Amino acid sequence: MTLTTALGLMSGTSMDGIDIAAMRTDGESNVERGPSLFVPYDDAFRSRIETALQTAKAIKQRDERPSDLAELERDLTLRHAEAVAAFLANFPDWEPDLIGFHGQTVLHRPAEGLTVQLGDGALLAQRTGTRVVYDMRAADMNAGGQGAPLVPAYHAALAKSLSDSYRKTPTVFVNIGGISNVTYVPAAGDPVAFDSGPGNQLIDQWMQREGGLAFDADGAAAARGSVHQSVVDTYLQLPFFAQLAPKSLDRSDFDLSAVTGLSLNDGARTLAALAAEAVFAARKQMPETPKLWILCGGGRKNPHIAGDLRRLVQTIDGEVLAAEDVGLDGDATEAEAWAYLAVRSARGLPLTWPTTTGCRQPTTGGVMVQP
Ligand SMILES: Nc1ncnc2c1ncn2[C@@H]1O[C@H](COP(=O)(O)OP(=O)(O)OP(=O)(O)O)[C@@H](O)[C@H]1O
Ligand SMILES: CC(=O)N[C@H]1[C@@H]2OC[C@@H](O2)[C@@H](O)[C@@H]1O[C@H](C)C(=O)O
Repeated sequence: MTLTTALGLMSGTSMDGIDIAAMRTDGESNVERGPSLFVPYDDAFRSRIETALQTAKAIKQRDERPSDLAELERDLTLRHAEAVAAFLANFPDWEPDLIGFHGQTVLHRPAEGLTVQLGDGALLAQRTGTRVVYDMRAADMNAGGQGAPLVPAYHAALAKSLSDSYRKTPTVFVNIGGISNVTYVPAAGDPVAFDSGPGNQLIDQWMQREGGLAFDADGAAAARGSVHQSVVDTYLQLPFFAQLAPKSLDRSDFDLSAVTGLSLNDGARTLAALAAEAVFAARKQMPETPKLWILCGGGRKNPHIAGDLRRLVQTIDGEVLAAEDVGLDGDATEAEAWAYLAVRSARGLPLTWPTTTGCRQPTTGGVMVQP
């Protein structure tokens, strides 16, 4: 099977910018990871996306673009085209055959079968001169799935590619982004996956509101604070945590009400503890207790989230490693996943399974547009 060179573009729930990663893959077990690049959004653009999250609440049909959402979608797509150009200026050997384009989720209501990502695939194809696969969540929802998470297909391929010393089963991949999701990879059979709770999103909102900072860099504020366990427990008692998988989250599903009133530092520390406990709680919905937990996503760089999770996992004789410890790039995993999924989509392979999103049968997805 010949390998396809693909770029993956991810603008995640943290709304901090565009992650780009390259790979050559057959969309199955053959994965050659390439370079990656992060292109941050400026504050003004980020706040346009934040406003869009409110505007998008009025959407009833996924192609509606009320108010200035159409303009934002165009600008966001053009920023992605510029990011691809910047990437290829840096890495000219990675001219792609195909681009996997996530876009920006502005609304996700799986109970209503509604998920909306801003991103104009045709415009991106035209600007980059490359085939684009986008809108990868809709087909899963049409097949009765949550429309998220989609990264598990790639996590499963990565788990199988680990060197022997790290190949432990079961392994769980943990993505600590704005929202966290987990992928349990058994020795044989389909991955089991679901969104596990708030990751950095509440910490970021807290730091912005209480400290005027974008996020708690290296957990500096949390280092001066202490955990208010009663607040953590208040969050963990929310119905989401008792709900059985498959399940997925929208950014608006959690808010700061339970932490309001704490000092800046105590709030940052408490929300880091929550991020770790939410991931740890996910083990209750896995077929067996995982042996190895591999951390991806920006939250692995918050030493309190990683440290708390490590302590919790030790109590069940498991091991926590960062993606880098096993030879992966934890900042690029989601963008890599979108490259991998685009190739699977082009080949008509499933992106999701009943065990990852609750779709009725293994389901492919994505819309391909030619330049
Ligand atoms: N050095 C750091 N210290 C602490 N936190 C960090 C650090 N670097 C990144 N983060 C956190 O990681 C976040 C970005 O993570 P990531 O890029 O994985 O999210 P995302 O892909 O947007 O989210 P999602 O996976 O939910 O779509 C930042 O908003 C910040 O909270
Ligand atoms: C609807 C949506 O965009 N969901 C994101 C979000 O961010 C993390 C988590 O919630 C996950 O379900 C998903 O993203 C990853 C990339 C996924 O689909 O696997």
